[in-house]
Amino acid sequence: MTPADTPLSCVQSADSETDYDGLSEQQIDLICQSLYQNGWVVVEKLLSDTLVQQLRADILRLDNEQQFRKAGIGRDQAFVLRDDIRTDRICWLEGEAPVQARFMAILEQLMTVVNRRLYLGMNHFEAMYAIYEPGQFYKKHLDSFRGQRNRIMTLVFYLNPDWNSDDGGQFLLYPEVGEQGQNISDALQLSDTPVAQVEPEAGTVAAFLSEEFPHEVITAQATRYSIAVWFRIRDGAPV
Ligand SMILES: O=C(O)CCC(=O)C(=O)O
Ligand SMILES: [Fe+2]
Repeated sequence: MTPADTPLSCVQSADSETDYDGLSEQQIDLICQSLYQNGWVVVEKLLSDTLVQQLRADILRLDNEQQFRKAGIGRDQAFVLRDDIRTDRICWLEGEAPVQARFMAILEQLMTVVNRRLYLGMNHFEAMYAIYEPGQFYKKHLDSFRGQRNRIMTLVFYLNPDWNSDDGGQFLLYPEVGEQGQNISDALQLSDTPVAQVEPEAGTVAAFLSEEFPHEVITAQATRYSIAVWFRIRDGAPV
């Protein structure tokens, strides 16, 4: 897999049907093709306005109910708060609200097809709401370390209607690390020129191979809402 020859060459726009939640064959095709060729894809207007509005209402409700906690890095015992690396707050989706269940059905559909076409062996996903207040960021990082094969593909869905470029909070995707990804600090210092800069506009999704693409969220100047999803291989499952 090689990085895109031209920056943004795999940014796509796929008009979604307004009142049907599922993805069309055409939308799925273009996602699979770009992932296969480049390892990443950005699609605008993937989710319908209605679904985005309902997900946004759900994130606001959960925040109101104080269900969010400060994000850290690492899992379980290795979890640490690192204000120098990320400062957002997060809440995992459990699928308990009807809109979450509908969103998860789309993820299931996407995971199944991407798996079938790209032979990635993914069998499980986790999804997390994130809120970045003005001044908050997530520095350049990889979502999965090489060889661990726990997070295979990352998808980030944005929930911010009329996002302005002055609002900051852009998502930057850096070139694939390839073999150098064996060493994480080398990998993060590699190229400083992003292959994509994405406005976190409602309906847009960015997807990429978790082990391969360093990325970051630059400091937001307005409150920024998103959902990060990881397609995974469950521990112990055959690859
Ligand atoms: O919100 C984004 O644009 C990316 C978030 C991210 O990189 C993460 O949660 O790991
Ligand atoms: Fe990330």
